[in-house]
Amino acid sequence: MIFHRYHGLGNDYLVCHHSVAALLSNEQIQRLCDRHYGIGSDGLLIDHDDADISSLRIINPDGSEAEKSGNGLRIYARYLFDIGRVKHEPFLVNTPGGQVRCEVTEGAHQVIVDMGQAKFSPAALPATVEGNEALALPLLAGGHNLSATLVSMGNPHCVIRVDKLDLEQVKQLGSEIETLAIFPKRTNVQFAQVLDRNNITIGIWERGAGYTLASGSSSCAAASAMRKLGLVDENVTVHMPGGKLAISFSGDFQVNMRGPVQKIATITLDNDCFWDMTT
Ligand SMILES: N[C@H](CCC[C@H](N)C(=O)O)C(=O)O
Repeated sequence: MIFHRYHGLGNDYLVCHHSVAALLSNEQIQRLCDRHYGIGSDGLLIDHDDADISSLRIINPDGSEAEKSGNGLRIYARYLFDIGRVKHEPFLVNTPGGQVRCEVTEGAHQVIVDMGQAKFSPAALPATVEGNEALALPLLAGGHNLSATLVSMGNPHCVIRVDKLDLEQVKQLGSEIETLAIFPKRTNVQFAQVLDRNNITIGIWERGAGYTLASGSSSCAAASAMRKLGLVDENVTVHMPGGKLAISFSGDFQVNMRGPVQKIATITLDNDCFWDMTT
């Protein structure tokens, strides 16, 4: 079985064709993502190329399925370019969280994705919170009183604004916030510090993946939350431990994301990887 390994700012994914994924149980996909017993990855991207418009499925390392992934979409766009299915023209990709428009720019190391509209209705995440918006939702986690802005990019996000980003706090509180009862499908979590009207820095705890070095949908969600709060302009650079993404807004919170993708390797998996597994 062939897997293609890419990363976007250190948020790494394995990519495979759906005919390969069909041979794997959910437990075997989790094993693939394990950094000691498998290849290691922040998730598996499954290429469904049967229709005119390519479709992408995103499986988190815990086996859960995500509606959308920003770095995953940039990686998938570059994968489609590498296998010759697209060139430099813009093209559409279907995801469970909606259809997006991708473009692999010259040199293939920068990919642009129109990530769709940021939605602030708690029901869109979903979150069991009253009202049409939750822009300063009081949350208690780890004994800390936090203020959250809920955003859907197709996948759910809980953005916590902080005066000073502390990545240790992200790692300590992320899991508790991810699994709060108000998030029936759990949530991605970002702690965001506004640096100025065109720059923010975030720490990320991903649903189903934990602490990651970068996240495209998290960048879109955090920038959208800060814009909704009136704290940033229409062009925002989102700084993360793994690097930075360029986010821009148009219309009613239509979000565009531009950032790098690198190919790491093409890997032939040995079936012995699953030898000790019962499934
Ligand atoms: N763990 C996320 C999916 C991947 C998000 C992140 N890797 C990105 O680049 O957007 C979720 O369950 O919604």
